[in-house]
Amino acid sequence: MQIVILPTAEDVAEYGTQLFIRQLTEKPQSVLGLATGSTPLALYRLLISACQQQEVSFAKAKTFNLDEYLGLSADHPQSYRYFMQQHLFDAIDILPANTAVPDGCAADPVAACQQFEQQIADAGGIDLQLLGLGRNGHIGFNEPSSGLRSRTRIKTLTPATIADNARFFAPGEYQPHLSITMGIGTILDARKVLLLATGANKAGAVKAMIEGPLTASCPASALQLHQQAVVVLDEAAAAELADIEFYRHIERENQALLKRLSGR
Ligand SMILES: N[C@@H]1[C@@H](O)[C@H](O)[C@@H](COP(=O)(O)O)O[C@@H]1O
Repeated sequence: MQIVILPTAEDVAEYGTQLFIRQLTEKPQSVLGLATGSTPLALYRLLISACQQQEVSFAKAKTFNLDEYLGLSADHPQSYRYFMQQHLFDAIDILPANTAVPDGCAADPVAACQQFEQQIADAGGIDLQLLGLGRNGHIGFNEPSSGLRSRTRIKTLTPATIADNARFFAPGEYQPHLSITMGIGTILDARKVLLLATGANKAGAVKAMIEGPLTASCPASALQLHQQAVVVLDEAAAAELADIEFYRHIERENQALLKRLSGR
């Protein structure tokens, strides 16, 4: 796990944006795994402006989103499909047919989960998967106790996650308690994983993910098994890490090595 600690949330978004731009420059037909929530919003804004300035193109890319609320249709303002259209897809040059978000209104949601896995496989697998982090350590909607090798399936949300996401729903509005989410195994199959976490309210989950044991109680700790996982944190999210100075030291060494290798 590469741990990058940066001063602010803006720096985190900028760092993530550069990784996406590099990925798409090296492989324009990349398969990208995308996330919702407030954390990736700044990154999406930067990608939109990079696309508008023709620094990057999504014309050949394909995307797969992590998750969707079960029972919300694509045109529901709280659905993750709606979120993605509003905050990214409608403003970049991606082909609508190349964007996949699990179908929250599928007639047969169990079959839809299997089809989603098949679609990812048919696309050649995910090259770069973006993740946020729930306060309880969830990734996608893989709540604590999720199987560490799970695949795309229906998951029940914890009361804590429902409460955290209630801010997006109007008072009294129906808020789903079920979701369709890529599994932890699906996420671990991505060739590269980029997890962003910002703000003091993520510090406990960040500590459990990086320094806690590998455990289904903290689904994000499964990233300890990944060969190319990059975790990018702002100072507030990194604040509870016991070995923070060591992680800063490794990253300085990484950067120095990269400079030497590139002959700069
Ligand atoms: N399913 C999403 C996750 O993919 C996201 O990472 C998490 C954190 O959201 P935020 O970035 O708003 O803190 O929220 C939701 O539960």
